[in-house]
Amino acid sequence: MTPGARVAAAIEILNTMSDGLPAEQALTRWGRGNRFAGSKDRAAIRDHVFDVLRQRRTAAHLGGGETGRALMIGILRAQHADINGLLNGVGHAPQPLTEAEQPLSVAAEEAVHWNLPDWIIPQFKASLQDRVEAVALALQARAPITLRVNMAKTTPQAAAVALAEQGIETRANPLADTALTVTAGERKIRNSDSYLQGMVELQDASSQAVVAAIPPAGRVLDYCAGGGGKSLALAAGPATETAAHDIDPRRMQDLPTRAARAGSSIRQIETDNLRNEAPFDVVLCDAPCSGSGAWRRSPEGKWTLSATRLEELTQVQDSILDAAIPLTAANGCLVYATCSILACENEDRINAFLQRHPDWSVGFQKRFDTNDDGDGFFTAHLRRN
Ligand SMILES: C[S@@+](CC[C@H](N)C(=O)[O-])C[C@H]1O[C@@H](n2cnc3c(N)ncnc32)[C@H](O)[C@@H]1O
Repeated sequence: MTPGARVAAAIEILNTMSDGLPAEQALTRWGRGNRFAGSKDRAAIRDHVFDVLRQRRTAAHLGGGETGRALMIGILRAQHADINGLLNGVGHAPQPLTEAEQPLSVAAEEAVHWNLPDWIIPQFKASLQDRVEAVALALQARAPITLRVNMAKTTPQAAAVALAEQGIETRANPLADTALTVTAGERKIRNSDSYLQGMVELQDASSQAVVAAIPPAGRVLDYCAGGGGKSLALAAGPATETAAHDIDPRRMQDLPTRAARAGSSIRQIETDNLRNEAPFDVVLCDAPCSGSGAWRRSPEGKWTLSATRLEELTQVQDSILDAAIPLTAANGCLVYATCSILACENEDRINAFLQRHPDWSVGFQKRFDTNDDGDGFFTAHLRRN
């Protein structure tokens, strides 16, 4: 038998085993039906079958299936064998590989390993450079649960002790002084006294760091407040007076309850009243974005985002920044933030803003990669020259 014919025989035997027939019986049955095969042929065929059985998961993965043919292709791939020489369709050899059976390209292997859609990989590489693998893998893990200590009511040390007494273990988080990462007891948080009495709020550490980077200010507007996570952090941190706005006010419906729990006063402003209330010392624009820095929390976003939607988002981001200009005091600070790790939503937006408005310049600017401590984020502080 040719080497290819031996592979064909192994495929046939593996197929007969798919109904649960033990290997020895399958080999014997094949031998009885193919008496022309010599002892060397039988030994080689047996080796193929047992090689597959020893590494079945690898073979199925590399061969793309559980059929005898897929398993043999997979094991030959694992062994770096000459697959095209063995599966050449000559004589009794198996037919050559189909298009679908061709190995994944290096780029496709990368996309599988990183669990990212093909189209976004160039943007990930350009935005993250040598950190792309670490971030892509971090986006596949569960997100940490992080608390923000309400400095208006307690200290991180006191909060950690109180939480531990309620069965919630935490560790300090290097991204923000206010951040405690929960290491055990996360299910107890929402019913704990610490939470119900407003000592702690749930908030990602990078979000906290974005707010902590804002210098102490008087009147602050959270222009894209959403659920108000950053409004609450502003009120407990750099702001002396906090106002919240969202183009969709329903998103802020829980904010009064959350603010009451925190003991904070946050005024909501409707879009039509913004100009009357301006100027603000700080206008925070936590803009709608791809959410790519937090895809481990909402993993669907990774698969539903399209290049067209991403382009639309960048236009919304530009228009939000432009709309914030007249709301920002002459010597005030316009703070841009996204939970995206893509340069097109971050540095590129800041550069485009500076081109449209040469009388402004950027000061503090920071990127946060998605990691064990926090979500991917970006922030930049803009001021008039
Ligand atoms: C990233 S979310 C804000 C998250 C929030 N800051 C937090 O920390 O929980 C972006 C918000 O921007 C709002 N938004 C979208 N377009 C807007 C616009 N043109 N003006 C103001 N808010 C807008 C959305 O309704 C959404 O709630």
